[in-house]
Amino acid sequence: MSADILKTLTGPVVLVGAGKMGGAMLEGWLGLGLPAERLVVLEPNLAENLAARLGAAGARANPDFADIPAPAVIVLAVKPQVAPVVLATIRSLVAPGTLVVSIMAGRTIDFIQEALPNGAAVVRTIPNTPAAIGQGITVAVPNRHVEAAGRDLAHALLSALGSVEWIADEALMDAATAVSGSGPAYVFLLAEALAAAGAAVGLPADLAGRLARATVAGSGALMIQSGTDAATLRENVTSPGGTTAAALAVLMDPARGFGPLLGEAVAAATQRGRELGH
Ligand SMILES: NC(=O)C1=CN([C@@H]2O[C@H](COP(=O)(O)OP(=O)(O)OC[C@H]3O[C@@H](n4cnc5c(N)ncnc54)[C@H](O)[C@@H]3O)[C@@H](O)[C@H]2O)C=CC1
Ligand SMILES: O=C(O)[C@@H]1CCC=N1
Repeated sequence: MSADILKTLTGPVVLVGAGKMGGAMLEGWLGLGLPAERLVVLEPNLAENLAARLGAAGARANPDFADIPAPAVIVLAVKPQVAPVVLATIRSLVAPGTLVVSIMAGRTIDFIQEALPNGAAVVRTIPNTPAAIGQGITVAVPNRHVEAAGRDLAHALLSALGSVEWIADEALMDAATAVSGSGPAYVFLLAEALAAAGAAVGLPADLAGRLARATVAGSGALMIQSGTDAATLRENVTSPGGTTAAALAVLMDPARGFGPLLGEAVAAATQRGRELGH
């Protein structure tokens, strides 16, 4: 699907919330060729450097609503907890034909569309933080008012963050959030825990930190570049009776290894996503 659609928009792209994820989207869109004059950012705590960057590019930050023409898209990148207030505020901006894209964890399509004019086209998504370097993955689900053109537009905007997976069943969103939305935190925790474990067996802490960081980063890059499945890559490291096998006997313990522990963690995240939806 082509990003050219971003260069031919008739209305603005309004980004509501330019924090970690919203900021990453902005950079990605400008990189994909979205004309900056099509960009409107609504952000009460706009960082000085971002304000300067937007100003230099020709984008508008926090204009009066009366000065915003009918948006092609409104992207909601605020915390789920402020959704009720934010939706009430931006409701008047939603014109016929405006597509609303949400990246809020947990907030359901029903919740969002109830706060918007009847018939609003809504795409609910969940990205992840590797989006900041264009290597994220976003899961997206449309409501029944989203037509092919709206889906193409959402796809082009989300492609700035990395790859996009469309699903038809919104019930899968909380589980997807628990796997790919929150998942980078699990991987970073792995790097932290590996560094601490290295220090515990006698490595200087700074060296252990560098070894752990490079190991997690290199393994991720190998997985992407080789295209080989994770189980085969793991087996490639594991000599029979060797050091890795000794570690994996602990990590793959069916009762207290990674599998059951991560299972519990992902179930907890899925449940929290459900709670955030209400
Ligand atoms: N950080 C992550 O890994 C992921 C976050 N998300 C979702 O992305 C959304 C944003 O998360 P982050 O970027 O991490 O949070 P953040 O706190 O960095 O950004 C939220 C931004 O919203 C702004 N904001 C607050 N009230 C506002 C209002 N009334 N109007 C406009 N802007 C307002 C805040 O000033 C802040 O800059 C959340 O809903 C979260 O569930 C989804 C996937 C991954
Ligand atoms: O922790 C959260 O709620 C958000 C959603 C996925 C990643 N961060």
